Amino acid sequence: MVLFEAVQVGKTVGARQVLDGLSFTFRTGRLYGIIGPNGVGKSTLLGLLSGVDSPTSGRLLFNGELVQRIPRRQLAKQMAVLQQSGLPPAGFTVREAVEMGRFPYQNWLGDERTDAGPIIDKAIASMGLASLQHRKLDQLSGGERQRAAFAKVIAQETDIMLLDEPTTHLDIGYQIQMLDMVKNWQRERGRTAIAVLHDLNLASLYCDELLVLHKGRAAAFGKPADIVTAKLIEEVYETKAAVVDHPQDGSPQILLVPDSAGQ
Ligand SMILES: Nc1ncnc2c1ncn2[C@@H]1O[C@H](COP(=O)(O)OP(=O)(O)OP(=O)(O)O)[C@@H](O)[C@H]1O
Repeated sequence: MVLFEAVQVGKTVGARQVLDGLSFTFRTGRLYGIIGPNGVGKSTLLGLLSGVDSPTSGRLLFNGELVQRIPRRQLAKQMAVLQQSGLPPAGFTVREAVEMGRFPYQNWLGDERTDAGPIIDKAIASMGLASLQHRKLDQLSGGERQRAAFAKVIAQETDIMLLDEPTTHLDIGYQIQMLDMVKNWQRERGRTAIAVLHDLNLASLYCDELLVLHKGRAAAFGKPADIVTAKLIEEVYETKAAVVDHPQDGSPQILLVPDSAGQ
């Protein structure tokens, strides 16, 4: 089923035309990666998809409706956004942070019609945080904080998750742990995840399809094995690369080739 449809989307930020005639379709039940060089407009696009911002030209449809016409609270019941700093200030406990994932279901007093307790318990348990739930966020390790942020998003009970550079500042162990969590969450019920990723190798390993942004448009869009080539990397990132197959699953993996190599 078509979830998002972008038709000739343009977005001006400040004086710059960041996106310019961008068209693509995202379907349900997949993990998408949005990739491209610094400043190309990846976060800008995520802002449009989440409804935080509107296109300056073209159309962006969510389930056939213009995203900017859908009330924010309604969108928040359908999509969760995992930001790089997705947790409240350090004074809160893990459980309090996870409870904040319920905001789309609460009235202005912060009350919810149904008892969210079991939903919070389940989200905390699914991330293995039960024994840490009363601990303050600033007393957690990086990996535990990351799991707490993910539990908050799980508690939001959406079928779509948007993630902005979820692996930045994580070591390789935590990077894999993070993307495994995303993949499992996505696969579990045929949900949809859309992640801005900088690491092309991780993107190729985990994503069903990649949208490669370049000069305001899609330079390529499709399965990693079909689109990730040395030519594409050179064109988009202006750097030399060799592409090899991953020994385990055959996904394209990039080896960088410095200009000084072999000299
Ligand atoms: N508030 C702003 N005012 C003016 N220009 C902005 C503003 N926010 C972002 N930009 C510009 O918009 C462009 C796109 O930014 P965006 O953050 O979407 O890129 P990105 O691909 O996510 O970058 P990165 O990989 O560095 O995170 C950049 O050129 C940036 O400088």
